[in-house]
Amino acid sequence: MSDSKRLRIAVQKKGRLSDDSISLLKAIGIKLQIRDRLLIAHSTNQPIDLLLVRDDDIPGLVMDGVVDLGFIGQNELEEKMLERQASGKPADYIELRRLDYGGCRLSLAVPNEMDYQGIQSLQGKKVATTYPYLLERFFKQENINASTVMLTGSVEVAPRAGVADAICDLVSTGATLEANGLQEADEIFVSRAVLIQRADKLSEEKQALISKLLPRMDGVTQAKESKYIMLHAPKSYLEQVKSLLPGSENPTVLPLAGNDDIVAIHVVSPETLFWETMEKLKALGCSSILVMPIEKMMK
Ligand SMILES: Nc1ncnc2c1ncn2[C@@H]1O[C@H](COP(=O)(O)OP(=O)(O)OP(=O)(O)O)[C@@H](O)[C@H]1O
Ligand SMILES: O=P(O)(O)OC[C@H]1O[C@H](OP(=O)(O)OP(=O)(O)O)[C@H](O)[C@@H]1O
Ligand SMILES: [Mg+2]
Repeated sequence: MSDSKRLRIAVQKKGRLSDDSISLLKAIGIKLQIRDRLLIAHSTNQPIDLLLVRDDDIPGLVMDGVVDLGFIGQNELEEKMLERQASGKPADYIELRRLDYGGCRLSLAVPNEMDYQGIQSLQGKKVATTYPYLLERFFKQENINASTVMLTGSVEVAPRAGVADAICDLVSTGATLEANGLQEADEIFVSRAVLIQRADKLSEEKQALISKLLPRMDGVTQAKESKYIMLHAPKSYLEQVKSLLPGSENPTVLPLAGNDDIVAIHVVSPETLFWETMEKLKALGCSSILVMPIEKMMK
């Protein structure tokens, strides 16, 4: 990391955010060769270096200006911000983009056999968590006098092990809670992955590179959410067909060789076409309905 002219981006080395973050960087045209045991990966076609670290370290690296950008879950970011504010360390950053992955929630959960009657049931109880600052902020807002037990892993087993009465941990499908005989009691923070930038001014070159990469990132996200739809439709039902297709105010309508009654319709839809809509189109006499993914998009 000797060349400070290169943009430094921190990414989780191994975990829930790694693959999506690295795929996004590759999708916006950054060529990377990531080798398993190395902490640093240099891009071969852009002045960019990746720092592959534990996600816990990413907020601090950005807030201390060690890296320029970081991909991080809002849960971890907010927790570290509160922790750093409490100890008087710099805690500023700029949020550049909210991303479409890493969606989860930080929730309180209690053993199935506990008679949970709302948050008051936790009065005077012990709660195990990896996020003590977020949890304590929540308890303060709710006027709950409970103690937090900090655990960096295996939080779900704390009640069974007699370490705590309840837990506060990340939930997505709820399968982990279920497997541990716990029920979700209250949601305290909703999170997804974000891209953040250090708060102090960057060089013009670095800022220009970021300004070039962000629209590409938006293009990738939009393309992921959009579909290219093609179908054959009876000319007489054109209006009804258009009203069924999401985002098709101005579709491309093309004649079909040798058939005056049918046209081909092409449309970029901001959402996928559901089976129900395809069945309605079919019922109107449409055929050859194709729904295709879009790789890149620039409006
Ligand atoms: N079940 C989930 N579904 C979706 N996103 C999740 C889920 N669990 C966690 N996340 C998000 O991914 C982030 C990283 O989760 P992961 O479990 O990989 O972290 P970790 O065990 O702390 O990894 P590290 O070794 O880097 O510290 C979380 O902080 C959260 O933002
Ligand atoms: O509600 P669920 O879909 O079950 O997801 C929740 C689990 O996912 C995360 O852990 P992960 O699986 O990433 O493993 P880790 O505990 O080793 O970080 C999180 O810490 C929960 O334990
Ligand atoms: Mg971590």
